[in-house]
Order: sequence, then C-alpha cells, then structure tokens
Amino acid sequence: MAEAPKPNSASKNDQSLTLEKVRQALISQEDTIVFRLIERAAFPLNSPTYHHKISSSPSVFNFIVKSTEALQSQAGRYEIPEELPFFPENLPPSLLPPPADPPVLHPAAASINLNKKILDIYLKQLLPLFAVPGDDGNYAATASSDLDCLQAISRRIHYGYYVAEVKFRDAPQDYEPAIRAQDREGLMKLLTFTNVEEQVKKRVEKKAVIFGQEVSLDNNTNSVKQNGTVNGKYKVDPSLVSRLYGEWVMPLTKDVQVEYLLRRLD
Ligand SMILES: O=C(O)C(=O)C[C@]1(C(=O)O)C=C[C@@H](O)C=C1
Repeated sequence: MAEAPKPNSASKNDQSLTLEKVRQALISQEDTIVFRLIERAAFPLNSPTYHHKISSSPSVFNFIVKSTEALQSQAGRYEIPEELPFFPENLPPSLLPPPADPPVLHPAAASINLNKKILDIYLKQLLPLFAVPGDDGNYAATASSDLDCLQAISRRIHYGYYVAEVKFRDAPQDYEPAIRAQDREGLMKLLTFTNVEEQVKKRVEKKAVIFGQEVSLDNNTNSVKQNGTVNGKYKVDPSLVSRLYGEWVMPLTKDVQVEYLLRRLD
C-alpha cells in the first residue's frame, strides 16, 4: 500500500527525493516554527529560567533540555539524521531497533552539527527580541517552550542535508568541480536562489500575521490589507520572523549545505 505523504519530511523514500518535495517540507516546517515562536512569546523573558540552579544542573533550561533529550533519545529521536541533540554528551542510546530504510544521505551528514551555534544565537540574540521583559515564574514551561522552538529551528536548518543531496543528484556535473576544488564560495553561489529566499521571507512574515492574530468576535480583528501591509497587533512581530529567516535560518541552512557538499565525494 502506498505510504501517505509526509509534508513535513521528504526524507523517508529515497526515490521520491526531489527539490520540489524538499522545498515543500521546508514550507511545512515554517508553520511549526511560527507557531512555536508564538507559544514562546506568550511568556515573558523569564530570565531566572537560564540561571537558577536546579539539582546538579546550572539552570532550569539546562535541566529540562538535558532530561527531555535523554528521554527522546531512548525513544529514537536522534536516529533521524536531521534531529540533533543540543547536549549530545552522555545521551542514553535508542531503545528502538535501527531504522530499516536505506540511508538517503551521504554518511558525511553525521559530522555536521550546528546546534552549538544555533543555541548560542537563540539565547543571546533571538530570545531578547521575541520575549518581552518580565518574570511570571513559569520557568519549566518556558524552558520546555524554548526547547520546542530550538528543535524546530535546528531541524529546519539541518534539513539542508537533503536540500544539498537533491541538488547534487540533480546536477553532479555542476557541483563536482567545486567539491573537488573544495571551493566554498563556488558552492555557496551554486546553491543560492535569491528569488526563493525573498519568497521565504515574505511567506513567513505572512504566516506570522495570519497565525498570530488575536481572534475576537467583534469585527475589529487584525487584517492583511490588499497591498500586503498589515494592520494591528500580533502575538509575534511578523517582521522579526522574516528577519529570523533572513539573518539566521537561511544562512545557516546554506552553511549546512556547503559543509555537506564539501564532503559529498569522500
Ligand atoms: O530552496 C532552496 O534551494 C534552498 O537551498 C533552501 C533555501 C532556504 O534556506 O530556504 C536556502 C538557499 C536558497 O538560496 C534558497 C532557499
């Protein structure tokens, strides 16, 4: 029986890997990222989350993330190539049998992990932009919401493995010379589509407008005007979501692609 399509992931079936499907998966992941940012923005910054010691951990954030990752590792989360832990040290192994499907990616993917950088950017640059100052005491829920955001963003960025793989398979003659020359700049140029990036930024901004509206029963709810400008107050600032993609998510996805391609012929 044919498998139902999985729009959030194009990785399951080797034969079905096309650039269109991979891009479709990235579009679907945008929804997850925007919703999770909206959830996080419902809490204030709650800065004690990041420095209140708990048990042997330096913070509630650290405690929640490490404990959740240990549990999810046992349930097989990190057997999926694009799912990467933020604290990989001493994780318990998966209790599930290894995946039966043949691997889609070159083994080099396993050596590319930008999570340290993603975590640093998230905590130092993103959070202060998305979360309003304040402290409501909900530290565990805040940390858990942070992990939801981080996992969705990290997964999207490491999905660059599949984008790179499909681009390589579609045009090995274009990519091989740059790979052999280990030409990062050349590879970056080959895999960049400025028009697609502009569409992504516009679409995520629009999603933040649509998903982040206050819904009320009167007629004065926020609206997208016909000229594309927006009206009203949103749960997460739509221009920030566009900026998140333009300054961090897409550049890091491209870094993953370059790193993967550099090793693709090993
Ligand atoms: O769609 C692609 O071709 C991608 O490589 C993905 C992506 C992105 O991160 O959204 C990255 C680089 C391209 O310039 C356009 C978009």
